[in-house]
Amino acid sequence: MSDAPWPEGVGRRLLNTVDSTNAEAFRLAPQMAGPCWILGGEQTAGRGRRARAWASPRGNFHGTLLLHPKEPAAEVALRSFAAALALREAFVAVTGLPAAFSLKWPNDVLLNGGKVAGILLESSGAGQGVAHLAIGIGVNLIAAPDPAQVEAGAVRPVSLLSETGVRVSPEAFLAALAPAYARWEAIFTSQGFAPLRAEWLAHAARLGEVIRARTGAETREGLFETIDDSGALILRQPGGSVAIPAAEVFF
Ligand SMILES: O=C(O)CCCC[C@@H]1SC[C@@H]2NC(=O)N[C@@H]21
Repeated sequence: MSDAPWPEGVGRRLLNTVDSTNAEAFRLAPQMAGPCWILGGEQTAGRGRRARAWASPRGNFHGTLLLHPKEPAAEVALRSFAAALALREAFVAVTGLPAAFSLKWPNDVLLNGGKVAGILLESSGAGQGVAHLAIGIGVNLIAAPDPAQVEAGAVRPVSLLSETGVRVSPEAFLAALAPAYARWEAIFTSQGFAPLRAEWLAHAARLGEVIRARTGAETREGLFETIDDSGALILRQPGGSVAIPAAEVFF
């Protein structure tokens, strides 16, 4: 378990039932001056990346960190790497199993190779600026969706409980996650993306292996070489290396 204290200046809202903690973050945003974690006991309309639904039963973790970032939009999005690193640290704190967790580009956390957590960044604001950022995090603490429900070829969903036997409440998980995120947020705002990139690469799944990246209708296969300083996936192909800013990755 984590014994790091709750981060100073960060609010916390616990809701029994909510449609989506990301949606709640945007409703709260106008009245919140500082960062705030919103935790939902269950979500009735949890949303995942690429407009997918996110199954959100009670006992799993559904939380959103609301931030008011100052950087341009492209830099703001790099916080998904801060969130992935914090998630990994929270998992290690509650299980003591560092080798079991890895990071899948762009922002999933894997446990024994299966997807145990996902991150959905959403923002509001006009033009170049981002007024509010919602870092939504879903963790399969006690239950994972039926593999039949996920797309063919996608990483199998797993739960923390089924893979490790460790049972953690959403509140206890947040107590580990919030300080870990605060530490990476401080590193990001003071030192930029470089330390996050280095740490992310140290835990990357399938680095140096052949992977497939699907962007819209096109799928490219190549060697997962690295990520660049904008967080893009660098894929080595016979014709040279290509930078892929956004894609769905398949192993
Ligand atoms: O598709 C993914 O991998 C990202 C899933 C993100 C789910 C979380 S649960 C908390 C927050 N609220 C939502 O509606 N979605 C995110």
